[in-house]
Amino acid sequence: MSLLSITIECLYCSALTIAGYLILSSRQCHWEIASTLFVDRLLHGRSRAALRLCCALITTYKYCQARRSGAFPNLSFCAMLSEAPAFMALHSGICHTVSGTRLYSVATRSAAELRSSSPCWVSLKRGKRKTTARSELPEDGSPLPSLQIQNYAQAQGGDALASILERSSSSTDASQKDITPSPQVEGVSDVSHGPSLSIVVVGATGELARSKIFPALFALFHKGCLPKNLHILGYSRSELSTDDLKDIISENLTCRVDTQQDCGETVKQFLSRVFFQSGSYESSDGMSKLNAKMEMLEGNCAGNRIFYLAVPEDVVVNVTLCIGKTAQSRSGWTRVIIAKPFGYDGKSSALQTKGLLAYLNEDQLYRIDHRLGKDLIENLTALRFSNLVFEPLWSRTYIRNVQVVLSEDTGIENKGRYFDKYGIIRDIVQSHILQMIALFAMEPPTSLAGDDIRNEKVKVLRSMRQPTLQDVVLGQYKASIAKDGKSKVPGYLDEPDIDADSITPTFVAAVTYIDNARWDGVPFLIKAGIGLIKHSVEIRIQFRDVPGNLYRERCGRTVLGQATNELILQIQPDESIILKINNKIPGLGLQLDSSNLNLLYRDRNDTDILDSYEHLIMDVITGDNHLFMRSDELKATWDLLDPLLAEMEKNKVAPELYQFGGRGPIGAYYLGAKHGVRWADD
Ligand SMILES: NC(=O)C1=CN([C@@H]2O[C@H](COP(=O)(O)OP(=O)(O)OC[C@H]3O[C@@H](n4cnc5c(N)ncnc54)[C@H](OP(=O)(O)O)[C@@H]3O)[C@@H](O)[C@H]2O)C=CC1
Ligand SMILES: O=C1O[C@H](COP(=O)(O)O)[C@@H](O)[C@H](O)[C@H]1O
Repeated sequence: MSLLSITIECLYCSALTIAGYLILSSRQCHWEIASTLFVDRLLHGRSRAALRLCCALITTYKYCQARRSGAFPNLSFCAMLSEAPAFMALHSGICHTVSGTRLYSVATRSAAELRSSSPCWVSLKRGKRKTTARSELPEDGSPLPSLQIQNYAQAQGGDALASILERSSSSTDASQKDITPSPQVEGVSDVSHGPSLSIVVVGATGELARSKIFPALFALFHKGCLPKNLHILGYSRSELSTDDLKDIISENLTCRVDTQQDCGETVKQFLSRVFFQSGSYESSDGMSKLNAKMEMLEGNCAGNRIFYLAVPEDVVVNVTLCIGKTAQSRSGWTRVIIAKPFGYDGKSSALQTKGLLAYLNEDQLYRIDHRLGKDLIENLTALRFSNLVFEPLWSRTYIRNVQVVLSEDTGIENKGRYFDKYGIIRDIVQSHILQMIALFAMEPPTSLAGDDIRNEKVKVLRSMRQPTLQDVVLGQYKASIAKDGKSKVPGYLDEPDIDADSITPTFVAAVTYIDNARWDGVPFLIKAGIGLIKHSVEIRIQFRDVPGNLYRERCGRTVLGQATNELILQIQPDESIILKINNKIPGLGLQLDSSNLNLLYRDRNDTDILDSYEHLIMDVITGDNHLFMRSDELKATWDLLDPLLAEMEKNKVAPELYQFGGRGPIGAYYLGAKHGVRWADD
């Protein structure tokens, strides 16, 4: 080729690349794709390639035009694509660089948008490698279209695979030596099983990771809920090897899924997918290494990534920065799970949110409160909106009061430092209890889509009345005699890491109202405490008395509220729905008594119910975010609680002391009575 023709080629390519870039950027494709094409063109410049490139760009252009006009090109588009060298399979949202091993996803489209496109195969050929991409779009438009990429390079022999591995490992650090991939489980993704999923547990050495997250991941793995192409990565500052992490994990893995079964083999398979990367939470160095490791594991598959931030609150934003800058997937989605607490007050929470949203989009954020992963919480909406008998009763017309109770029979155990800073209101009320109330009291959402539900929840939170000091009773458990009547139980102030003069409440009872048309005047009672008589989490709905009840003289109980119907949604200890009804005592006479219609989950369903962490991790994988607080919801909760917390701090309100293992401060009963309510959980 003469110098002149090379120059013309270069100019031609530059023009195409710029045009390509402009077009691609309108679809948020990566600049690198365009530049790779340019380099490609230079290295392999032949007029046929130029023709193909041109064809592909025209295809892209037509595609973008069609998108802008709202009409998605169907088969004709696929047909056009298969004519081109198909440097990207745009119909599935995936862009391929033909010469590289990477796969870039723009992943911006929703399944619904693409549903009209029938499954379409695009063959990409270059030299020995041939990749086939197929998009399968769920009929119902659910958020996770599964993309299957079959890499014929693997089928055609080890050379392509080897070169991928070689390339990846040469670009990574020594610590990656503990990755010894074998096509079956480790290392390179098994591309025949769709996009890979990497779940990174940041803070992998911590209590939450060890005792909850890894066991939940194992249970999901054991049940076959996780994609075949799975990698579990631990990340933390501690200098561990992958084997060290595997030891930590296996200490806590139990075969809770089926106690009769020997889980040994599954544990082995699970651990073979585990990797570790150490690094700081403040700089991107470690995160870049982690990113390289994930890229290697993902191979040429689309790679989806979940980062579970199991680290103290004060490093969350920095970690997110590092992820945002260096470790987001470029070929799939990236989602970040943030553990409680979500701030100390409105101000700090707003700062955290601002920091998170600087690097991630709202829909990438999953603020997790594991207690919302209980099946019954999910069932709250099912119960209301799929049974004719409940929804008509769900308002001030028939409901006298609602009680939301979370009571624990344990003390603070080893969480002294955390608990003393946050206390029961921030720990339990701000997220868990307010979310339960919001789900309970919301208007019917327009659909079950996460944002439709979150839109309704936020309205409830904004309609709630801010509680004042007069509406709450604070308590703290004191040193007591244990149930055996002999041994002593330490009081809160005797626990490790607690200041001797701490006034942090371990108990709160409060009353609030939802000032909207549905709930006007209905007291919502909240009770949350530790060191109490029993372990229970429930919502109790007390109905009004039957007007002009013919049996009023014959009800066994006459005390305020005791003869009313009551619906109990019991979340712990056993998930169960109980309806209290009045019925006749068998035999002669017409005396009535209250009986329970009890739907106990474990009796009714013999299938294993997902543990709450398992449930919520699956929600993150499927992109269902309705149980995770959106930023505006979070703000609404702090707007509600900030004045009370500020008042408590300003007045240094001393909590009422109560017996460990008792029913909590007596003040809670007076508070109930003040609002015409008898606590029903005793
Ligand atoms: N434990 C639980 O059941 C629950 C915990 N949470 C929340 O999840 C988060 C993690 O919980 P948990 O695992 O119990 O916490 P840990 O105190 O065990 O911390 C987790 C990891 O973070 C790193 N770390 C600890 N202290 C610091 C620090 N000051 N600065 C930077 N890194 C630190 C450590 O890893 P390394 O030094 O190796 O980097 C540690 O292993 C917390 O925010 C907690 O409130 C929420 C719900 C339940
Ligand atoms: O969210 C929290 O959960 C832990 C433990 O919950 P459990 O469901 O395992 O009992 C609780 O101790 C902690 O205070 C709270 O923040």
